[in-house]
Amino acid sequence: MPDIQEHRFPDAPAAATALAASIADRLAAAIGQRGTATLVLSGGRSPAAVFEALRERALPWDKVIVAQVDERWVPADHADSNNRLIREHLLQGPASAARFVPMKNDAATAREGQPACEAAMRALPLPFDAVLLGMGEDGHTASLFPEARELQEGLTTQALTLAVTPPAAPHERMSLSVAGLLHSRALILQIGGAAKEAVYREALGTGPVEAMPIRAVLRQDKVPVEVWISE
Ligand SMILES: O=C(O)[C@H](O)[C@@H](O)[C@H](O)[C@H](O)COP(=O)(O)O
Repeated sequence: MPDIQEHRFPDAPAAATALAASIADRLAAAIGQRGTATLVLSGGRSPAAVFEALRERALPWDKVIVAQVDERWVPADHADSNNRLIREHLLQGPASAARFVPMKNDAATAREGQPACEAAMRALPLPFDAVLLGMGEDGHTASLFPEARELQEGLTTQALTLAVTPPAAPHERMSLSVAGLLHSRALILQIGGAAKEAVYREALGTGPVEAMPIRAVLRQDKVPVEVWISE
C-alpha cells in the first residue's frame, strides 16, 4: 500500500507557507546528513507562492541543488518557461546561491535534447531529496499527459527523462519519467481548489493509469507521497 500523507489547509497562502517550511526542513536535514540537498521542481501556476515562501527560509542555499520536473522547450526568457518561473520566484536573494540545473539545453527540440538532459539529470546526486509535483485537472503530472503518444514510454522507461508532445497543452516538453520521479526520497503533490481535489480523489480510485497518470505516483509504494491540499 502506498504511503500517502495528506495535509489540508483552508486557503492557498496558508498551504504555500506551510509547504515551504516543510520543504526547507527537509532540505536542511538532507544537508545535515549528506552535505547537499537536491530539490526538483514542477512549473505551472501553483508553485510560485511556495517558491516565494521558500526563498525566505534561512538555508545554506549554496548547498542546495535545484532541478526541474519538466520544462516547456522554449527559451529561458519565454513567458511559459518553467526555468524563468523558478528563477523569478525562487532564485532571488540568498536563494540565488543555489545551484540551478535547468532541463532545457541548446538542442532545437526536446527530442534532440533528451540525451544531454538525461546525462545532466544522472549527474545529480540520486536519489533526489524531494520532488514537488502539481497536477492538471486531466490527471496529468509532470508532463505525463493522458493522451500524449509518449505516455507509455513515460510510464515504462528506465530513463529518467523523455520528450513529450502534449496533445493540447502548448510547447514540446521535457519531462521526468515515472522512473525519474521515483528517484526521490519524497514526492510532494500540491493540490489547489475543489476541482483539483475532486480529480485527486478520483485518481485514488480504480481505473487505468493511462487515464490519469498521477495514479503512477499514488499507486507506487517505493517513495513516500505527501499531498498538500488547499481548499
Ligand atoms: O510544466 C507544467 O505545467 C507543470 O510541471 C505541470 O505538471 C503542472 O504541475 C500542472 O500542469 C499543474 O499546473 P498548475 O499549477 O498551473 O495548475
